[in-house]
Amino acid sequence: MKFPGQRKSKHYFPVNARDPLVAQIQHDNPFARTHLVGVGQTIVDIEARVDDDFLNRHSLSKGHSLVLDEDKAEQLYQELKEHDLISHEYPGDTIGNTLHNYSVLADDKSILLGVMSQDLKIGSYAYRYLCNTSCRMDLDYLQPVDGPIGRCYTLITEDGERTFAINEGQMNQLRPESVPECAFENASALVLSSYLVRGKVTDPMKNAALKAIEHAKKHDVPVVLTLGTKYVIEDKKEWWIEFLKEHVTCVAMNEEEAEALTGEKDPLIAADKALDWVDMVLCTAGPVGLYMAGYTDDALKRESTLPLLPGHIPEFNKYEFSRPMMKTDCKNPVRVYSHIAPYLGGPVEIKNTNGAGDAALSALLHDMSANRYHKANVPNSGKHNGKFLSYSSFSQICQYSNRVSYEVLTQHAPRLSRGLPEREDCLEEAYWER
Ligand SMILES: Nc1ncnc2c1ncn2[C@@H]1O[C@H](COP(=O)(O)OP(=O)(O)OP(=O)(O)O)[C@@H](O)[C@H]1O
Ligand SMILES: O=c1[nH]cnc2c1ncn2[C@@H]1O[C@H](CO)[C@@H](O)[C@H]1O
Repeated sequence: MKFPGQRKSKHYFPVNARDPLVAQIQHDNPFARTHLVGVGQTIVDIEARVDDDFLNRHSLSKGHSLVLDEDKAEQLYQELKEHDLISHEYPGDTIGNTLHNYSVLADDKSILLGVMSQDLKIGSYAYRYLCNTSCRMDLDYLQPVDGPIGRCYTLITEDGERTFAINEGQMNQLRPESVPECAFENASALVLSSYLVRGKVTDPMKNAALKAIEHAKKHDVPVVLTLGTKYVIEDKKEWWIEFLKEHVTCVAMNEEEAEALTGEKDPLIAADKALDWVDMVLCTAGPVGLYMAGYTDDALKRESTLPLLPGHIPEFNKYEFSRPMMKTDCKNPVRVYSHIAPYLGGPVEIKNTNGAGDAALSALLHDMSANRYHKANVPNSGKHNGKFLSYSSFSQICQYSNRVSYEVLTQHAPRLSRGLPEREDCLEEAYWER
């Protein structure tokens, strides 16, 4: 496990073989390991630049992710091919992207639960998916299926907006019995997306996701949910609120999804409202940067030394140097919020915003894993004087998440093609310099 803040000494991960005391512990007890587990829909993103007319002709609503009937999907594909509009093909799926990025950042294991074509032809979409996925991602538990994986036509219009049209193939055929309990032992988190429950009633995927939640709860693994697009939420807002209350520790969303869920346009107020249902919130807001919200115990809260920010909650970032805890683990829970503007003000040239939100979430998950890893290996450390959800503070996680999103914005693919520079300047120092 690489530590999230390893790039400079202040947050250098203290589980280090060079320290003789740690080396001795390591000799007696080999390091306990952890990993991230996710339930995904194996999909390849097929990216094309189209005009509004194209979207209208195929009855697609802009910004939405829509599942098409097989014949309609085929028609759309033929038109893209005929006019030579396809520019890139990448492995996709919001969960696949998150697990891949996690494995690249942490240089450590993630487990993908999903489907894979059993008769794999070289050059097929399934083949492309496997070839371009981190070798740290454990694909051994994938359920073989007879047929293709999903394809996600990622249609980019001139205004930069992206619309997803899905040919689902076999992506929703994961069965609950293909979700093994052993994948959850020592896992640092289970990550799911709201897309998993929008298949046909006969699809087994929803029950597979519920099975994963059942295993996660049994093994005390936090459940993290990322909210697809706003349309998936709008359709059944009350259902999602109950789902969050019952199952979810941390919700990740962008400001549109946050509004669909809470009715609040302001991401800070929306994040605050979501804290009525979950313990921790990551809310990305495009060019405005991102927000985090959560709980910490009153006795463990830490004041920020950064400028206090105005907002609908005045000086909302006052305790952003605190570390997140589950509400039930706090004697006197206090709500904590943090915000960060885009790293370096955003890239000079944005190549593609697709996957920027997934990237932010993978950084948060990396920090949560680092905490579990550290706690398992150095349980008496002062870092664990409370039952924290992450290794770093709200403020530090915001910076890290934004830094990782920035990396995705500067490249074409939705997944990180490489890790962050090893010897990067301290984020706090580098943040506003270009
Ligand atoms: N136009 C932009 N300028 C600067 N930074 C941006 C811009 N768009 C996105 N970002 C950065 O990327 C992060 C995530 O972006 P965004 O809110 O667009 O995610 P998203 O809509 O969930 O993306 P996706 O669903 O494609 O993964 C933001 O918090 C911000 O740091
Ligand atoms: O229905 C879906 N299920 C799973 N992933 C999806 C779906 N629609 C779009 N994306 C994925 O979202 C990523 C960007 O966040 C894209 O890479 C795309 O593959």
